Amino acid sequence: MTAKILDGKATKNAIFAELEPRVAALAAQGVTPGLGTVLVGDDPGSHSYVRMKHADSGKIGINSIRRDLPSDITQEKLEAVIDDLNADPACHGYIVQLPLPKHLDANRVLERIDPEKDADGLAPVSLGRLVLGEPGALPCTPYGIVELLKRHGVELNGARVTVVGRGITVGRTLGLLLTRRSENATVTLCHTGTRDLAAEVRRADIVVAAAGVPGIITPDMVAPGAAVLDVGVSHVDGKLTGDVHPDVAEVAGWISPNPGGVGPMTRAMLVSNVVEAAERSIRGVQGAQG
Ligand SMILES: Nc1nc2c(c(=O)[nH]1)N[C@@H](CN(C=O)c1ccc(C(=O)N[C@@H](CCC(=O)O)C(=O)O)cc1)CN2
Repeated sequence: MTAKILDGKATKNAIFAELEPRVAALAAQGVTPGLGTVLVGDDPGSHSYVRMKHADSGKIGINSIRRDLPSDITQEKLEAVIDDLNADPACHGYIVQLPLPKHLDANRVLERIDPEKDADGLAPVSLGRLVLGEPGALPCTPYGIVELLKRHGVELNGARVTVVGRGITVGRTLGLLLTRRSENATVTLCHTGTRDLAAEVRRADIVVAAAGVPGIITPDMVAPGAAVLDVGVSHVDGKLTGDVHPDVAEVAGWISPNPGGVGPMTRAMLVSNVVEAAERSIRGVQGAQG
């Protein structure tokens, strides 16, 4: 068996084609959505992700607002930048690129983001809304994974999903999305304390690998026909290397390439969150006008 491809690039393009008329409708009402990014330091990976986010946004007519800050910035100065973006009417949604340098308290920064402008869905209020089942911005990578699976016809209702990795940007929040009634999957969240990872992966219809350990998911661990998504980002000999061993493609039913799978979907859902925030801002003004 050779797995079918969960094509993140093509799916991102399809999502952009759906967003374009919504951006045009906003323009007709005098609103250009604005995406803000806060980037601290000079990590090449973070710089590249932020560059791609703005390039994507520009393609569908979203304005870019960049705040690139030195790695030795103080917590107070960083929080002042957050306050500025909260107050800037041209910025409809923004993100703080993670990770932040160690001397900064990321949770305090995320807490300060106006929840109505939280384009990443990672601020505590957004996470609380997700837990409570209330509407709000969804975290981009889990949101992208769910869209990628649904748009390729992979059944989530009743599926057994094993997620490897409990970080907030992927694993933990993906568990919250997939166990909503609308997705209705059964999720096992694995981490470094998991006793028998192979057994947990083997019983899954869908495997999401977000451990950051190159090749940790090997073909013998995967049930024939399972969908396998690779979210791992490591660099081995200067080459991007995922968590899924290449031979898994011989066993799986579906596989997401890496690059070209979940990464582009993360960017697509960020743009989608910004368009939603801009639409909400108009409804807010219209509501206030009666
Ligand atoms: N504030 C946030 N920080 C981080 C998040 C996040 O969702 N919000 N997630 C990751 C990184 N990330 C988003 O910022 C991200 C990762 C990968 C890609 C991507 O498109 N990757 C390409 C490959 C790029 C390459 O060749 O290096 C792909 O997979 O095809 C986009 C965004 C951590 N930080």
